[in-house]
Amino acid sequence: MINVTDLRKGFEGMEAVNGVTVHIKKGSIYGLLGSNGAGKTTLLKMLAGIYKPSSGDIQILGQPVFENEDIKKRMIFLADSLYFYPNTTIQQAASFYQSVYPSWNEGRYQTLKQVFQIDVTKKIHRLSKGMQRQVAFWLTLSTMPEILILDEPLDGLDAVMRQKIKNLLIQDVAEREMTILISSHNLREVEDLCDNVGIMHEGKIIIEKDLDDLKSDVHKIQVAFKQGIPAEFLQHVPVLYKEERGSVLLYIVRGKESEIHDHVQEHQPAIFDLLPLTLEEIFIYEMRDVGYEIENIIV
Ligand SMILES: Nc1ncnc2c1ncn2[C@@H]1O[C@H](COP(=O)(O)OP(=O)(O)OP(=O)(O)O)[C@@H](O)[C@H]1O
Repeated sequence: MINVTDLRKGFEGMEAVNGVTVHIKKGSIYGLLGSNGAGKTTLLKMLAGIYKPSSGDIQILGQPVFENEDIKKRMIFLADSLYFYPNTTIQQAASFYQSVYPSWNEGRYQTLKQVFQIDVTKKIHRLSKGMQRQVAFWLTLSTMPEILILDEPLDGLDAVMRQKIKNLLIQDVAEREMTILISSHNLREVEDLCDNVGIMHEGKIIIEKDLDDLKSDVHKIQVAFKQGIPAEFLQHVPVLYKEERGSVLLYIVRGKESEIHDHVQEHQPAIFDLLPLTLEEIFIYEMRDVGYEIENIIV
């Protein structure tokens, strides 16, 4: 569905996107995470056909996207900052979308009135920031896109509206296999929406995995020994983080749960807990592993 190979984009002597390869399957929800300035928006803008790559290849629905009208009619990019023509009402914007997108579904637009409940004669630029975002989703979902590219999509929406929109997105994925690429700093949001995750740092994708695999690959261990830490403890296990809390040791380790469990048990600990991590914790420790220190994140 979306195939990106060795993609690069440079600005003024720096590589904002530096050799990215990503494959996104039809009907999946792919979460693009990363540090500030990692290159996420630049990557999304190339996928949306707004930026021309410096080099590399993008194939969407089997075609290149740049200056490709056919693909752009089947896909919508919702940017982090929205733009609407000044003085346009919701109804006028809907008519405009209807004229541009052949897949516009008037029935869906009318049905979604009950979800968004904003007077269609209102001028969009006079609405609040959150209401403008609701209008953007209302119009977007009425075009029945095959691919949806979202940059920080739920910013400014209240909790109830965020849940409603998430449900609508999941419904479109389940019912008609819409594909979603979503970039967000809100990892909890991504956690219950996405099935695949890619983490970007300094222009590169440093990890790309099925979210369930990612979660089953990193674990938190709390362990204590009666007579000090055994010499060979965790010697062959990749440790992402280690902390001593009195006599209890906290480790973040990578590997299969059963293997880690057996390894720790071999050393007969006095206390042993093996806990799953949230996506937020995985993100922080993986970023730390590539030199983006936790201290930098919270200071
Ligand atoms: N139009 C541009 N001209 C020059 N430099 C740019 C341009 N757009 C982005 N950059 C630079 O490219 C790098 C990546 O920016 P980008 O907006 O893609 O990051 P991001 O991952 O979306 O960041 P954030 O999470 O902070 O939104 C940054 O160093 C930024 O300054």
